[in-house]
Amino acid sequence: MSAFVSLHNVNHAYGAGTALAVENLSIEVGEGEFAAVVGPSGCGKSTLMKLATGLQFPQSGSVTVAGDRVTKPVKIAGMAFQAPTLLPWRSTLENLLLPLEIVEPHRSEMRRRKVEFAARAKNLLASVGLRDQGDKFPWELSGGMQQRASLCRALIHEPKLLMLDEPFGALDAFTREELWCVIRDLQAARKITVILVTHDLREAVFLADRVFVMSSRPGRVIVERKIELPRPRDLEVTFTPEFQDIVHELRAHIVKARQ
Ligand SMILES: Nc1ncnc2c1ncn2[C@@H]1O[C@H](COP(=O)(O)OP(=O)(O)OP(=O)(O)O)[C@@H](O)[C@H]1O
Repeated sequence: MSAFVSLHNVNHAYGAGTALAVENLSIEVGEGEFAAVVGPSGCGKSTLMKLATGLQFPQSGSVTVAGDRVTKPVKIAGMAFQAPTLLPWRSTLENLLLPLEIVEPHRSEMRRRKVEFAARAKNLLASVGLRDQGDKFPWELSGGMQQRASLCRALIHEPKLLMLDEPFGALDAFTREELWCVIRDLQAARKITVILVTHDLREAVFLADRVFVMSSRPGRVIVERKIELPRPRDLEVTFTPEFQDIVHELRAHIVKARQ
């Protein structure tokens, strides 16, 4: 599998003279692969996401996405975070359309293609179980529904790369597991490359093809674990000894990394 996202020997600090957030960080994620990144708190997981999407630039080392060196925000990436960050004065549908109103080339096509874009947004909402919810305001939706809408917003410009930074962290366990299945199905249907940052090792093992474990700050990848559980995976797999063994193995790596 050729590398779609590649960070090579990356060093990054947030300010001159401040301690490195990541040091000698190298990671390669293949096209269509589902990667999960886990590690101790503050180890640089979000920094990795910012570097891969061109929101931060490293002091040294290289970052490439889809064969291009990253020198500006990466347009083929969609992002979703722990907080859904939907604008309360816009309907859910209007929130989904927001990236298209801002980012070129969609921005200049917005007027001409508005009907098509709105249909795309409605299809996306339907695909995550929010059919006919587009006219509601975010505050009329539950936390889980808002997070589904935020996922749709990340996908509205049909990105080739989806970056998820703790997207389910604020949800209860049942809603979170429901959303794992939503993500699993979206990725299978669209074959996009996904990088998921999470503290939840079960989430990482359930969803990912490979899990990367980072060291404590300054972060670098210390373990790469291929997850060979057959797909499609359903939630039953999380109760199998094979699944739980992998979770325990990863937990042991993180305990060691924290020491
Ligand atoms: N904007 C910033 N300015 C200065 N330092 C920062 C900034 N963002 C992150 N850092 C520092 O860089 C290090 C890595 O932060 P980062 O957010 O990438 O870690 P993380 O692994 O995502 O953390 P967590 O698991 O707690 O969410 C941390 O020690 C943090 O304090």
